[in-house]
Amino acid sequence: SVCMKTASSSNVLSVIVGKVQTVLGPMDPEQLGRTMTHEHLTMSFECCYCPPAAGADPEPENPFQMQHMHWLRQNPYSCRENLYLQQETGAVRDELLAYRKAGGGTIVENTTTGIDRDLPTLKQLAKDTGVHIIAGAGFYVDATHSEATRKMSVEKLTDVIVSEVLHGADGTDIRCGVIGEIGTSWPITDSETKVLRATAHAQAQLGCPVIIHPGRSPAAPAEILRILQEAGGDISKTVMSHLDRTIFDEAELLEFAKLGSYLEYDLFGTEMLNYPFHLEVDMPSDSQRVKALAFLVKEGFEDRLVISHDIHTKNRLAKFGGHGYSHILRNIVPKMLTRGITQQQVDKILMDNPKHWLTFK
Ligand SMILES: CC(=O)NCCS(=O)(=O)O
Repeated sequence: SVCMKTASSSNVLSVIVGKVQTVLGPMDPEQLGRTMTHEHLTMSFECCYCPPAAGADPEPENPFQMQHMHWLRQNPYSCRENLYLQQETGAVRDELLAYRKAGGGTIVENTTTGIDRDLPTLKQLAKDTGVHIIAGAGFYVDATHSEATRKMSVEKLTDVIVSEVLHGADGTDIRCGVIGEIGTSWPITDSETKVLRATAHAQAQLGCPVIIHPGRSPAAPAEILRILQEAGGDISKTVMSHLDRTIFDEAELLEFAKLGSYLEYDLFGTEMLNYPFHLEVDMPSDSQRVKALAFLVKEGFEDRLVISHDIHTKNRLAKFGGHGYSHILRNIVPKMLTRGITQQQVDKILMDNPKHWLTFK
């Protein structure tokens, strides 16, 4: 039966080489269109609940009201009800239809094991809306690893990830088209190191895209790439997420960019004075994100940039007064064009780079 699985695995793999893999099956990369490389459509972020600061107003209850909007924007992780994106599939469906109308084609859905991936819902959303959805394989940060995950060897973890891509995940036949977001903390834990090595081994077998959630230190992204590279991963097919809250110094950013991964600015739409996961970090504004993109374009990295919103809480949905999945297409692209980024470069960032990253080698 091992032989049969190996034979069927190589058949499946031969079908996806040169293609992208959506929740509805393999697809010609030319069909992707404008792509958000880091979003969530259904997930729970309960793992990252932060109690409100002493003396703060109490958490709002759902249904949220207009008067709660500012509180939620400033304290999104201090309201449990705000962390259950999986309760809002109807609103997400409406948003995906609006995303298509705004010119969007594809969404890479980064929910992995640990934050309640729901592949049947993703498949239904893709069918209902016509948006291409690519699902993520693998594991989120250590705090969400189960005892069973922690006990797995690198080989076992590799098998699990490979199977999620080739055969389907969570007991379904719905296949993931990317590994990640693979979660890491800072410092990187032992269990996360094993998952990173397994990610690299799986990528070496599959020729597939990888996307990483780094811990909150400017040193984290390079350390992650070192682990992946040592284990045989393909850095040129790897996205480093959340750079907007991770590397601020321009010289450090250039040093990191030279390592050759894709560089992702993916918190567009996030406004927050005090970032509770790392109070030393000043969360940038969208204007500062655009400035960072313009800087990297000027420095010659336009082929390596990808962008997204990483929606993972309810308050960021249009239903709750948030910016929604179309914010980049409707508001950020026009701003980019006024800040020295050409239409051709915008098209690279939104279409060509995601296409090259997502295509199986
Ligand atoms: C879902 C997820 O991991 N989002 C990233 C949030 S963070 O504050 O940038 O780490």
